[in-house]
Amino acid sequence: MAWVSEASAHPAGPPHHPAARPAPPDPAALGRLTPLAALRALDASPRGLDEQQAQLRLERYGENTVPEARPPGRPLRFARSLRDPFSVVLLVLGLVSAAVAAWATAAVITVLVLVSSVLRSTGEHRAERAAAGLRELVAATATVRRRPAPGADPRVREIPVDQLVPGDVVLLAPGDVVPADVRLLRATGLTLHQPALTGESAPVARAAVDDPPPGELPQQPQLCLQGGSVATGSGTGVVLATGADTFRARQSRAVPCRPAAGTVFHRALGGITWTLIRLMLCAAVLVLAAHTLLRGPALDTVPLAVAVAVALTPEMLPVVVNVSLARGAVRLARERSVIVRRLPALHDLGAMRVLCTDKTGTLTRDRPVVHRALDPAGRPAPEVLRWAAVNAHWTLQLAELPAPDALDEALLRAAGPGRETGVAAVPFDPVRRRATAVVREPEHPGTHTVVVKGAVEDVLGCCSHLRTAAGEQLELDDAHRARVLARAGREADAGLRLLAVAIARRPGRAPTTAERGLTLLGFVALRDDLAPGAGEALAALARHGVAVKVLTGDHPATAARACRDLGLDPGPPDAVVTGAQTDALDDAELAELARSRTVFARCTPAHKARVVQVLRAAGQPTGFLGDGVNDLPALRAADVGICPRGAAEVTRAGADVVLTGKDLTAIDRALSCGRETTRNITTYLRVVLSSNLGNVLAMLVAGLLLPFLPMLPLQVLVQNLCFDAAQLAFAFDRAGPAPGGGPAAPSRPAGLRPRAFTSFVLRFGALNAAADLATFAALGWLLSQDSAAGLDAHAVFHAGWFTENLLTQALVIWLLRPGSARRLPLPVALAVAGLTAVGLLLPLSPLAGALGLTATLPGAYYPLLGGVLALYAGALCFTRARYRSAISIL
Ligand SMILES: Nc1ncnc2c1ncn2[C@@H]1O[C@H](COP(=O)(O)OP(=O)(O)OP(=O)(O)O)[C@@H](O)[C@H]1O
Repeated sequence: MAWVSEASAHPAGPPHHPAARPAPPDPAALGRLTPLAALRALDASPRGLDEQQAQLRLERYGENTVPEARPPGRPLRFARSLRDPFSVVLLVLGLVSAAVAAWATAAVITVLVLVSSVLRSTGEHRAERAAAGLRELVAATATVRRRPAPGADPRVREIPVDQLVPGDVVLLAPGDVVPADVRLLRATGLTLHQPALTGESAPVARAAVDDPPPGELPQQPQLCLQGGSVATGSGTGVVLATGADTFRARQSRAVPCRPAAGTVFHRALGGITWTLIRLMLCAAVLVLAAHTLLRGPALDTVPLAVAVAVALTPEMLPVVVNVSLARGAVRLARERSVIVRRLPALHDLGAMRVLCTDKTGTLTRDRPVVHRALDPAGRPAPEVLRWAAVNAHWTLQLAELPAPDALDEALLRAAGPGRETGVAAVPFDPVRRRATAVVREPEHPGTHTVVVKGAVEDVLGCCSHLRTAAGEQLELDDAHRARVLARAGREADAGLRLLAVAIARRPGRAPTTAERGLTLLGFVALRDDLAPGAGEALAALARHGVAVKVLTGDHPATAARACRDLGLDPGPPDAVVTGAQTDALDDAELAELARSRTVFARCTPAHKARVVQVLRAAGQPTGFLGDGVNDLPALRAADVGICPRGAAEVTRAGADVVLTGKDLTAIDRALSCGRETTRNITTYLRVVLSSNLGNVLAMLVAGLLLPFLPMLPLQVLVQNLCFDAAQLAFAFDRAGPAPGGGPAAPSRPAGLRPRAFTSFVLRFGALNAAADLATFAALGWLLSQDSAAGLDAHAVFHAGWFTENLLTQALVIWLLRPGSARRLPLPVALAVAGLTAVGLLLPLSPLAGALGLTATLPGAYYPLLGGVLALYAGALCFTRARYRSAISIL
């Protein structure tokens, strides 16, 4: 009985209504059937479904949407933001205040937590929507075989992945993400990466076996499960299950991705968060201890200690981080054709110190053109090209690859397939670095011919003889080998890509793909132009302090020549490191070598990933830029994985950043945007922390000198609320050109660095405390004058300090942000004006009484305050000028 049939595809209710959705096919049971039985059960055919059938099934089973974890709704997001370390600490402080009946303090803390959580969850929701929108721009497709009408011939075409239905026949090729759960009908040399399904990082072999062994579904060799990706080879299979019915959806496993806590961004943010939490708890204990020592234990110091701790908390940090990253990503997509698929990658991009890149398809166009064909002695030999084309044609046909790779395409353009008939093939893969076809030649009945083409060293390793131009067959001794390699080196020195071609005629009916005892025929040399903008992009990266390393599977001399042509110095010929050389080194030795060398050639995917890993482990934030399937492991190993437009689908799916523009210079612009975003976040942190630390220091000193609380807890918290609102402006800040016409974004890698922060915050915090203490002195002097008689000294002191605090905060926002202090962007100008207005007017407003402030400050206070502020502004400008470089790279 067919498990899927169009007769039953018209249930009584509306076809797409969930209640009418029939029981989905069970991939576990279907997958164990033979190919024929599976096709029959699915009412499908190897010729593919017709379009009408496919449409009915789409209505019946719904879209094949990738079952990623549904984004949480607003209430859940809100609840999660309460779990943020800052919110937890604030809530605990609120409880402490409530326990000592400091209700006003507890209420303000609750408002603070609620406001920051609402802002954070809304910001996250928007950021998630922006990121989802960006991901859709790089949506994936699948290659299917379908018939336009029931009797028509099948056609192979690309369809959006979400349109795939059970029974569809899909073609899989290197670089494809497996789009649904598929039962193989045929496969050639097929291996899959499926770490999310089995946890194994090495590719696993797949074949269209009739009688599968028992075992878990991900281990079954005849199944390609959704979420895997094709490493090598090709296959054709029938879709067993789509969307929510796939194995992965049933298991609710997430897509493989870098663990969030492991990225540069999360490490830095985590470090800063915990440093700050320690700092605020210490400050609270210090205030409590100082006041208890001076005045004996008193419950009313608890709210003050709590308020001090709250004041030190940058509770808007998650809000500023989310909004800055989301805005940066949207701007990059709109203005620069760069899609950021994982928002924190924007920070990691700005922090990147080393960019590893592959060569072919990234620095070069990967549109090779056959330049010439040579025999082993370097004489023209058109026959070599013909055999290379035979190999390309039959590997393509027999392995059922949906499209030839660029080298095969170039060979097929340059020479026709010939009169041979193919019988078996092993397609190219980047570890073996060769492709093999077995053909029958009409003029040699009773034999079959093995034709191998690939990287020179690898093909030579399979050869025992070479053929001269005169058709002579010579044994390949060491001297010949050395001469052949030297000839290949000379061709590669000219920047040409090389394929060696070898054949062997074997008697007997049964074909074998064994690559031994071959005869080397010669080489095909291909020219591959440099990618547009690649030279400029590399120069810009160097200017911005990013070291570039080229990791390629190609010949060392071809790679070195391409680098020279791009203006990147590869060093002397022996400075190019080969993958095989890296095998002999331990991680520390390789890290040392990787630091000083620029080009790594003849790298397998695993070699590329290892170089990236050791650089990261040595403390260098490392990016990887690559376009091919062989780049995927390195892309995943890097802090930030980048791919150019035209990259293989699986590479796009695994990349954090996709360059959709036509040239590579977009990477430099993305880098600048990443640095600018990081700078906004760090500006927020340093402004908040330096002024808050200054306030706390001043409060400690004043607490020791004054017989009353220098500022009431409620006043501290209200001030904090005003600061928070103003500091949100940093999420919307754009620095613009630096004074003197410098670049808007930092010219060196910019990251969140806890150490640099500490020194900055201490320096500017001390300045802020000095301004506060000068204000205390002024207030103390004014209150000691006769004219101040009758004034409420406490309220005057509190109001004077309240005003000064908000005004110094406005000054810090104005003067400590990077970029010109003369031209403020609107959000920053509004924040500065708002703080100034609240600082001057709140003590005069009806709210003043409720906050314990007074409207009647001595008239002489304002000129004195003006003097303090002028001195403070001067000191800020002076210190900022001295530490300009520290400011720009923080
Ligand atoms: N289709 C193919 N058939 C046979 N040999 C190939 C084929 N494609 C590439 N090769 C050989 O294998 C070598 C390595 O190829 P691989 O795809 O790993 O790297 P690449 O494309 O040269 O460089 P990059 O790593 O920069 O993308 C090539 O230099 C070439 O000699």
